[in-house]
Amino acid sequence: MGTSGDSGASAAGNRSPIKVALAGASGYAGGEILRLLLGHPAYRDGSLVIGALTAGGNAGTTLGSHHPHLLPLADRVLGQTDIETLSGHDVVFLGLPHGNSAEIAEQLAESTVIIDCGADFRLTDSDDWEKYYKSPHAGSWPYGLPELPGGRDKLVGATRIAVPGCYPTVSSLALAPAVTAGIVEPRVTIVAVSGTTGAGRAPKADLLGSEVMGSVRAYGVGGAHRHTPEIKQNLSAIAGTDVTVSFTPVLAPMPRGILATCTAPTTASADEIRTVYEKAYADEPFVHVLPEGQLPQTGAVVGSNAVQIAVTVDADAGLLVAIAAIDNLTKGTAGGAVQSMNLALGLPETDGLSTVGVAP
Ligand SMILES: NC(=O)C1=CN([C@@H]2O[C@H](COP(=O)(O)OP(=O)(O)OC[C@H]3O[C@@H](n4cnc5c(N)ncnc54)[C@H](OP(=O)(O)O)[C@@H]3O)[C@@H](O)[C@H]2O)C=CC1
Ligand SMILES: CC(=O)N[C@@H](CCC(=O)OP(=O)(O)O)C(=O)O
Repeated sequence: MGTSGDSGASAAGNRSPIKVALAGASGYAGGEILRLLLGHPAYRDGSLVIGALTAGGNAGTTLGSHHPHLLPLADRVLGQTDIETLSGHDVVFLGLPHGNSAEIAEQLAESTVIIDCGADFRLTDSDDWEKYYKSPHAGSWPYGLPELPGGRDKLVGATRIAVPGCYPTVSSLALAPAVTAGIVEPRVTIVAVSGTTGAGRAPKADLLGSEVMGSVRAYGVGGAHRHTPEIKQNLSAIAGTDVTVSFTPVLAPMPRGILATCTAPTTASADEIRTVYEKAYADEPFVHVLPEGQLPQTGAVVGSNAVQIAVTVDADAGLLVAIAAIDNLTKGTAGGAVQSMNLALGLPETDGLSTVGVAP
């Protein structure tokens, strides 16, 4: 404990272990990546080691002072987020605020697998990027959502991966089967309720316990939220036509979880739609279409990489209703990142990831 290059056992066999670094280790996404890596079979058998852990202003402090739940790494001292500290690793996770990834990425070796939890390389359209992020576009990387049609192939062997935003993960997966099958009009409405860890750990007055507890509020309404173009990009690509997206995020007084309610005009029956969803996700290890009559809840997916989905039709309104729950920190960030790492490195995709939530 306390040295760089920790592993759960002595290195397996004669092969060099996979060396992983993490920038942004004091943050929520970083902490969750480490929690998952500590339970990963490759870490436990010594074939993956956890190398440099870095932060911004908190460089020089111990990991345990930020994440007391990560006991095996508690004594590790966080380094500076710079190329000297992050180079020499096989995999580098970036859990940094938007706009910090490109400068680091361009200095790391081409062969390093870089998995960016930020938004910097998610969007393909520079105009969209500039409109929503108000800065120059860094480019686009393979998108870390293997469950989208064709998504998995782009990640196998990839050395640059953009992990999706948490709202785009849950909303895209809730709507993808219907959009792919063409059984809804390309006009979707999403209202998604998120826990506060989605907003990161940096202190902000509107995230104080006193402001958040006992109150639920919408924000980023009227197409203003930066995840609108990301969801549109995902759904339009699989629809083969422009999909209009109305997205309203809602902040709820809970630490983790997102519940997204997604609707779109349809003339299909509930049975037809259920058949499409069950077929689309039959072989997906993390996406579960719930039995008829059962609805998703965030409490059932906390700490897991699962996506639980219920689909039905509001026949009176002529709308498909798809409701999905994820843990924003797991499938919505760190779980998606580890799943992407597994695919990139040729490890079993589900390694280190559970579908079993922590409840109640
Ligand atoms: N939270 C979530 O549910 C999701 C987050 N993401 C994305 O993941 C990334 C990390 O998010 P999250 O963990 O929530 O954010 P946090 O604010 O919790 O953590 C940010 C981390 O980045 C470090 N950092 C901040 N500024 C700098 C800097 N200028 N240079 C170096 N390090 C810096 C912080 O270090 P220090 O403690 O020293 O300030 C901290 O370790 C973001 O891009 C976010 O959008 C993506 C999907 C969902
Ligand atoms: C509750 C909350 O504030 N959530 C964040 C989204 C979290 C996420 O997915 O983040 P990135 O796109 O930033 O990576 C928000 O709405 O800005």
